Amino acid sequence: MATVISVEQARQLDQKTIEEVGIPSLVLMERAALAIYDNLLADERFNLKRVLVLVGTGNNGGDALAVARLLHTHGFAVSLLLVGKTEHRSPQMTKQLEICEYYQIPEVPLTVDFSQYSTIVDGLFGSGLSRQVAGDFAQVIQRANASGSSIHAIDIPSGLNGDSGQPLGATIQAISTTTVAYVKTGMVQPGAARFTGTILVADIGIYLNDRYEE
Ligand SMILES: NC(=O)C1=CN([C@@H]2O[C@H](COP(=O)(O)OP(=O)(O)OC[C@H]3O[C@@H](n4cnc5c(N)ncnc54)[C@H](O)[C@@H]3O)[C@@H](O)[C@H]2O)[C@@H](O)CC1
Ligand SMILES: [K+]
Repeated sequence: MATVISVEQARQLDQKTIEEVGIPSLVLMERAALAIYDNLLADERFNLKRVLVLVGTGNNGGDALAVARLLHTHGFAVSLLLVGKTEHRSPQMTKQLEICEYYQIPEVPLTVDFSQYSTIVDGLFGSGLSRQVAGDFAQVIQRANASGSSIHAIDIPSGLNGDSGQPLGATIQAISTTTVAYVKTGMVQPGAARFTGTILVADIGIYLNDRYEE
């Protein structure tokens, strides 16, 4: 059985890998994005004709922007929907957004018609979800779920409590989730599969015991 960790362990492992081991945050993000990109291409349930990428303010949003850039540079039609306040953006998310701006990846407003997209990539929240989902975030999640598009979640479906497996308000219903490093406890609780869909684990160089183990 796959190793399962708590959200706090995930945060600590990210921090340890960056600060003690010394792998830069943007390198981890690039590895996560490459794994997500490969998973999207490998699953025929995802039609990548028109892709909408939902981008939050944290590093989950940074992963999403890196995925958007990989799709764009490989010829797929990608649009970005940025949700949340500019002043909340993390440094890595800001850097990834600058790269997307270099490539002129289009941004769309909150009012966009979601049903025109064949695939939606969810990068609103991952292990940083800290409270009930409300406002624009809740509205975007509800509209994504209702769009009929196939949704792929990054790390944890946005809105799902990664420890309890309970929705914290509006929660993304993905057909698959690429989770970073290890599966989070909540994702394998009864009822969580409705939100996670198929779970794929991305090895990005973050290890519990300083070694890769299944
Ligand atoms: N470089 C790194 O540190 C790595 C980060 N990773 C990714 O980064 C994620 C964690 O990133 P973060 O710690 O930045 O956290 P998140 O990106 O999950 O979210 C944090 C942001 O969301 C806000 N927020 C939390 N709950 C909210 C709510 N209910 N309503 C509105 N805003 C809310 C916070 O204030 C913060 O701005 C992981 O899930 C993973 O996807 C991975 O790429 C691994 C490496
Ligand atoms: K997510």
